Amino acid sequence: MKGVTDTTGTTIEWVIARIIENPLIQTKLYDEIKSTVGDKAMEEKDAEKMVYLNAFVKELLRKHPPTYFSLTHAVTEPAKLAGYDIPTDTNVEIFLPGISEDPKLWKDPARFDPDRFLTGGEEVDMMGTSGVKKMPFGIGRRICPGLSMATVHVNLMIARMVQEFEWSGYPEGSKVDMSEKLEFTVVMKNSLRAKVKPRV
Ligand code: HEM
Repeated sequence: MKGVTDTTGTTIEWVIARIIENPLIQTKLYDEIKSTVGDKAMEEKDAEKMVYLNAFVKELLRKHPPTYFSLTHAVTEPAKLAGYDIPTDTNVEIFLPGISEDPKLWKDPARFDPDRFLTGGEEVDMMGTSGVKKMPFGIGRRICPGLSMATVHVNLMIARMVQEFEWSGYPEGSKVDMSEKLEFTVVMKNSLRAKVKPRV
C-alpha cells in the first residue's frame, strides 16, 4: 500500500515546493487551467489537454523521482549493462537520479524547467522504447502498473489545487529548502510550510 500512496503523496509535496519556489510556474499553470476549463472544476479529460501541466509533471518526476531506486531485478542469464558484465543471479538496482540528472542526456540537468519539454526541444519516452532518459516508474516488463493511474491522479490533483488556491511560502518571503531525506520515499528533509489562499 505504501508503494501506491507514498509515491503519489511525495510527488505532490515536491509539486507544491516547486510552485512556491517559482511563482511564474504557478501562474502559467493557473492561466492554462483558466483557458482550458474557465471556472468549471477540472476533470480527467481536461488535464490530458493541458500541455504546460503535462510538461510540469514530466519535469517534476525527472527531478524528484519518488524513489531513488527501482525495485530489485534478478538477472536470469548473463547480461551486459552500461558496459559491465552482469552474471546470472546478480541482483540489480538502478539508481534513478543517475539517469535523470545525467548531463550527457539532459541540458542543464540541475535546473528545474518544465519548458525544456516545450520550447527547449527535449523529449522523453516514459515507456523507454526509444531510449531511456529517465525512469521514475521503471521500464520494461516490471514497469509500474500504476503509471497511468498515478499520472492521472497527480495531474488532476495539481490542477485542482492550483485552480482553487494560491500557494506561497511561510513565513512570507522564506526560501524553500529543497534538501531531500530518504524515508520509504524521497521526501523533503524539512517539511514544507506553505500559506494557502483561496482564489475568489
Ligand atoms: C507517482 C507515483 C508512482 C511512482 C513514481 C511509482 C514508481 C514505481 C517504481 C519505480 C516501481 C519499480 C519498477 C521496477 O522495478 O522496474 C514501481 C512498481 C510498482 N508499482 Fe508504482 N509508482 C507509483 C504509483 C503507483 C500506484 C498508484 C500503484 C497502484 C495503483 C503502483 C503499483 C505498483 C506495483 C504493483 C509495482 C510492482 C510491479 C512489479 O514488480 O511487477 N504504483 N512503481
